[in-house]
Amino acid sequence: MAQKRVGLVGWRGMVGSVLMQRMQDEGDFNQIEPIFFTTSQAGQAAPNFGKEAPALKDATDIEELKAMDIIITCQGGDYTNDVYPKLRASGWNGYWIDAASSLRMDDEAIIVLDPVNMNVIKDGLANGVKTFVGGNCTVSLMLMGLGGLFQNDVVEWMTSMTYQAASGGGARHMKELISQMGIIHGSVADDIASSAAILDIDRKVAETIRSDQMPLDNFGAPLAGSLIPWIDSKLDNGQSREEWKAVAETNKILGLDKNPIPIDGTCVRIGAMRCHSQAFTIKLKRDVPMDEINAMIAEANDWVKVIPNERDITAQELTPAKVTGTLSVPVGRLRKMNIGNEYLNAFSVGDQLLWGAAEPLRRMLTILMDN
Ligand SMILES: NC(=O)C1=CN([C@@H]2O[C@H](COP(=O)(O)OP(=O)(O)OC[C@H]3O[C@@H](n4cnc5c(N)ncnc54)[C@H](OP(=O)(O)O)[C@@H]3O)[C@@H](O)[C@H]2O)C=CC1
Ligand SMILES: N[C@@H](CC(=O)OP(=O)(O)O)C(=O)O
Repeated sequence: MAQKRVGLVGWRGMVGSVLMQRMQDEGDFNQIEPIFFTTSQAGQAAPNFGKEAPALKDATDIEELKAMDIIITCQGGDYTNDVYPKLRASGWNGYWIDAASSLRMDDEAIIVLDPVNMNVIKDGLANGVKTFVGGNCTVSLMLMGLGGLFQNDVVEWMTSMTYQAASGGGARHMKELISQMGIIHGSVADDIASSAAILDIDRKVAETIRSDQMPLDNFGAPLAGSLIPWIDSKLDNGQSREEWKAVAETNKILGLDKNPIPIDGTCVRIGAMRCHSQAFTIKLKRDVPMDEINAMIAEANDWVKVIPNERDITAQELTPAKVTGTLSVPVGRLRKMNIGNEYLNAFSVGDQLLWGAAEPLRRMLTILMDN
């Protein structure tokens, strides 16, 4: 049988590069006929991820895109908004798999996170759904960590306070964070070497952070040595869009749109590279014993890992430093809060470029291969 023609758009961007790496690692290119598209380099040689492919095609050429059975794009929302309606209007009925948020809340689209919502995906496929979108990174990582609590229907409401990495803004943001760190260190390197008084060092650091030496083009404010308690645009109710996604996308992924679970919180950018962390307050529907909670969380999927609520193992295992570049989603700091036995505290960490972006898309492609 002929292999499916899969159009790859956005493959050289940050999310796309992680996706290509994962597809190579898992041998996915053996299952498909890859055709690479570009918005800026049409005609140049295609990359070779272990499989020959024709020269790069123009990612805005509807006729070329129409020849694909499946298109997977990590190019971004502007591209999706421009090309997707034209492509569907042209009569194309192939599968569209997208990393961008543009189509997530459309009725015709399913947000994919198969370890959590395989039933929703399977129902959608059976009903002819052709558009599949990866979820917001904090939402996907939260559900990979706490999915067992939702599966067991013990969550009444939840708040999530996030600690989001620079990579959520893109490659330039990651570079800016590192530059800021370097400038701060450079401003006091000699003082540290000469064992200067700490308050003198601290004063110089604060002056540097506030100075115009700091590159701010991408974040608009210092991140190194600081934080930014706002991500994405403002909504009328005072939430940031990132905060709104938690309730909107979680309930859509779980298929709970008619009876949504209330979720809210504050999304904060911190100086981690590519792992998003989150602190949760979870109001349980009943006083579930801790051993049952641990089991619900641990048994939900192959990637979640319960970390005992002990200081040393938490500092080793429940950190961006440990988790970055892996598919592991540790969940720890699990304890009943002293405000009541129905209030659960939890903390999770996950790589926002893997389960937060590329991996759900890659897995959706493999589901289509097996379909
Ligand atoms: N960053 C994130 O954490 C997440 C992002 N997303 C979605 O994915 C989209 C893409 O994000 P991201 O991967 O960060 O975007 P990037 O900016 O890294 O890449 C987007 C595109 O920029 C073009 N480009 C121009 N110059 C370069 C260069 N020097 N190196 C690589 N690519 C270049 C490429 O397109 P071309 O080859 O056509 O020139 C590339 O596909 C986002 O807009 C968002 O919708 C989703 C989840 C998380
Ligand atoms: N907004 C996320 C990254 C992202 O791209 O999210 P979304 O896929 O929902 O646009 C962050 O900044 O950390």
